[in-house]
Amino acid sequence: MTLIKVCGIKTRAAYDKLIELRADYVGFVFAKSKRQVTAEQVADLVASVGQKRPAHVGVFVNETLEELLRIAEVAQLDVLQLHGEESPEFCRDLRDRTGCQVWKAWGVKNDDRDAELGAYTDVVDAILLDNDRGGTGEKFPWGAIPALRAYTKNLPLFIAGGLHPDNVGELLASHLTDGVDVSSGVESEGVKDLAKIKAFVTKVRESNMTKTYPDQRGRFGKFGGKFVPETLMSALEQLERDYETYTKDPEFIEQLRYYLHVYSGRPTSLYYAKNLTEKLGGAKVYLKREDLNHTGAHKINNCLGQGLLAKMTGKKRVIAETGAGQHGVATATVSALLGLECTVFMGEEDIERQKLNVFRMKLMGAEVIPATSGTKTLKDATNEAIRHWVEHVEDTFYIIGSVVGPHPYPMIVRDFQRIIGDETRQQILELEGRLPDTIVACVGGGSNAMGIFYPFLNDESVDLIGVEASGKGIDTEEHAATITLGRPGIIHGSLTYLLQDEYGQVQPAHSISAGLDYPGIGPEHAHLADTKRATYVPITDDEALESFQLLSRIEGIIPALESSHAIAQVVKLAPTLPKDHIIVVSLSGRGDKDVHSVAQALGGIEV
Ligand SMILES: O=C(O)c1ccccc1NCC(=O)[C@H](O)[C@H](O)COP(=O)(O)O
Repeated sequence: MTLIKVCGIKTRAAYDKLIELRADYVGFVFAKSKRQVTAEQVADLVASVGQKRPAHVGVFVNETLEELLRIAEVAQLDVLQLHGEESPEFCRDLRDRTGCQVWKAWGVKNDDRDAELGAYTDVVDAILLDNDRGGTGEKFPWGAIPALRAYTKNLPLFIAGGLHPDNVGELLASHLTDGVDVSSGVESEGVKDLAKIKAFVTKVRESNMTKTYPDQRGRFGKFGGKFVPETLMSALEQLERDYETYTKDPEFIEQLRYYLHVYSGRPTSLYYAKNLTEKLGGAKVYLKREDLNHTGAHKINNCLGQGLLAKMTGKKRVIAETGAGQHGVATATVSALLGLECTVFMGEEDIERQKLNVFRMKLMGAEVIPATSGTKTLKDATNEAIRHWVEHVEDTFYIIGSVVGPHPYPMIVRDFQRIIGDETRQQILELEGRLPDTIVACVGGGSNAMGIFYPFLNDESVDLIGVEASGKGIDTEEHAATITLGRPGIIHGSLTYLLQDEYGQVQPAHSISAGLDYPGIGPEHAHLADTKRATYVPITDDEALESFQLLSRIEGIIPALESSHAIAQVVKLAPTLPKDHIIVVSLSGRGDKDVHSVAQALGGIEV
């Protein structure tokens, strides 16, 4: 979610508008300017404001340390934004001497001098890129942003300078930014215009899209919702409130960003698969390398988010379900990292198929409880986890691993996974100067697919293709082709497409990939299929196995069996398309965990 700062506030009416719109930051200019205010004026302006106010940012140019300290105190500042020639040493000293965050505003030069920005990364809390000097109403060349990001490393990046309600959408669609800052663009004749402020905030929120779906009942069209026992209702409502609060909390945002970057290794690369492209002889194929994440799959993105939420809401214990073991491993990893007790439910059949992952979970201190009912796979592990949660809801946080389950889980998991699509968007624009024509991702519950699709939902030129596991074939009983062959029904607290027999009993799903054999699918995918915004196609075990070997041989990348389904679809599709067509495939995970099953399936190749 993009943070919003509105700067140059001088009146209580404008300040109150920002409270009403739940802006994240309000800026007061203490530097010489037509918007200049004194500390005492700000103290008066914010008098008798309640707790729920935007954070106060003071804007300064080459101010003395003593005066900064005084103004920060009187005006109740949370952030000091420095637009002058303040040195890194000065910033460090200021940060040490106040309880405030320090942001360095950087007038983009678009030449070698921008490298000097690198010296600030360890001594400030955010970087704000602006035109030459602040408050001018002039843009800097946005094309410079990706290169500047290399200097700002994992620091939050705000974009300012010449933004207004009609161009902020374009910025957010083409560049990864953590926050936007506006002043001139929401003024009329030099005075803050409340209607323009509202239009700006609305535009940013629309561009983030997060609130488009689900609706207030947690529905994506007719799908989704909350079909759970009464005992869980209040826990889900509390989770929804906590999610809203903490995902706006700068401390939460900063910690998540830190762990995603420094611990997990984000951003993951967008790799042009030249050998695969040449072999297929058609469209240009890029791989979004989620396999390069710590723990080897995209699952960690969501676990870091939910794990931090558990920690910040004071829960000491987490539980999770797992199929292929990737989500279990990611949950065990995050639990070890954050000092949480961890229990993972896993089908007995999957425990057998994924011994290596079971060992990894136990090594990191997690307890693994076998699910022995039904087909002893992911569906049954999820049943066990929900049953357990009903009994321990007071002290236990349930980290669901996919965009499934009752509201708000499909929304939460999607939002924590959208980083895949956000990065892809920025990377492809940098590499190709345009959006891809097609995005392909495998779908079990659908979290990597939802993560990469979501930021492109409004780009009608981008085809979205979800790949389901059709196991031994859709004309057999052994498949997991939920959208192709399922009917609406309720599973794990949510209304979605579901494999079921004529009596409405859930049908067992089959796939060679333990991560895809789920008889349901995330409700947002069901909605995307119904509205035809995305298409869903089946790929068999044999086709996935072929692609597993193909990518290993020709690119030196061993894909997870799940991701091999997406590759198999590209193998079919790319040769039919022209060479200037761009396909991005979500390579959701690495295949080391699968080599044992693949060797068995191929008739005992020695590994
Ligand atoms: O607003 C001023 O007059 C000002 C003067 C000196 C330093 C900074 C100043 N403003 C900072 C801001 O208002 C924002 O950080 C940003 O620059 C807004 O830019 P714009 O939307 O182009 O006015």
